[in-house]
Amino acid sequence: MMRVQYFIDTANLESIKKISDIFPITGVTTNPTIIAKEKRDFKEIINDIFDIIGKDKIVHAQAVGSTAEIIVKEVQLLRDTFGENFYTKIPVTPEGIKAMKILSKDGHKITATGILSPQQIIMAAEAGAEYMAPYINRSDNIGENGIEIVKDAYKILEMTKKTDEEKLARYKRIFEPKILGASFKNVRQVHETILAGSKSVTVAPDVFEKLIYHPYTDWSMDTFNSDWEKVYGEKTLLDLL
Ligand SMILES: O=C[C@H](O)COP(=O)(O)O
Repeated sequence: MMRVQYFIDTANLESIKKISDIFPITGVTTNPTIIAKEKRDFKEIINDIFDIIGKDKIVHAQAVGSTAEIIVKEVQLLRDTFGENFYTKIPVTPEGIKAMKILSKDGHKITATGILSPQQIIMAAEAGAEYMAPYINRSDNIGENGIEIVKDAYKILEMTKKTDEEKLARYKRIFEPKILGASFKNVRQVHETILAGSKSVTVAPDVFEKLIYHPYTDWSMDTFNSDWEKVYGEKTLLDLL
């Protein structure tokens, strides 16, 4: 049965603590802008994130080299530094795709990023990326349709699924390619992205907290609490059983 993977899209440690304490998250994603906001040592930021969420969870950060050669070296260094649960985000530029192709042959864990079209998703998946991150809100903002990118790419990914043998031969590891919906400004975008076939989403803290918010839920709980208190006062079930 499919499970949705929720990532937190921030490098702010307070936000990561708050969200990961409450929600069942798979990991944290960052990008160069998100990291630069913290104005701290890069290595410390990533280690601090792992300390909060646990080394069994996933952290993503982006390669910043502009050639495939430098990106490949960055990814090798990142894996040596942060271990198996670190995924490098690589942009879907020609140099980025070239780097993905080289790195996936060595079993590296890659997330393709900067995605604004279905073909970028398919190409990155063929090059061996495990996660492909389309920017839903950035697409909507220029009058296109982020959800349609996910729908089209998901259809093609389903049609071109590879066997475990094919994956091992090409990428040296077995994984399911996943569309990682990113760049959300509201809950509807997140929901429609998942409905369109995205098995994972990365959501900034402000939108993350709203995923389960409903004013009528709060009103219902307030009513239950006040009705209960009229008869049982401050007692909880711990006092009554
Ligand atoms: O790394 C990708 C981010 O999810 C982009 O999000 P943003 O459009 O809210 O900056």
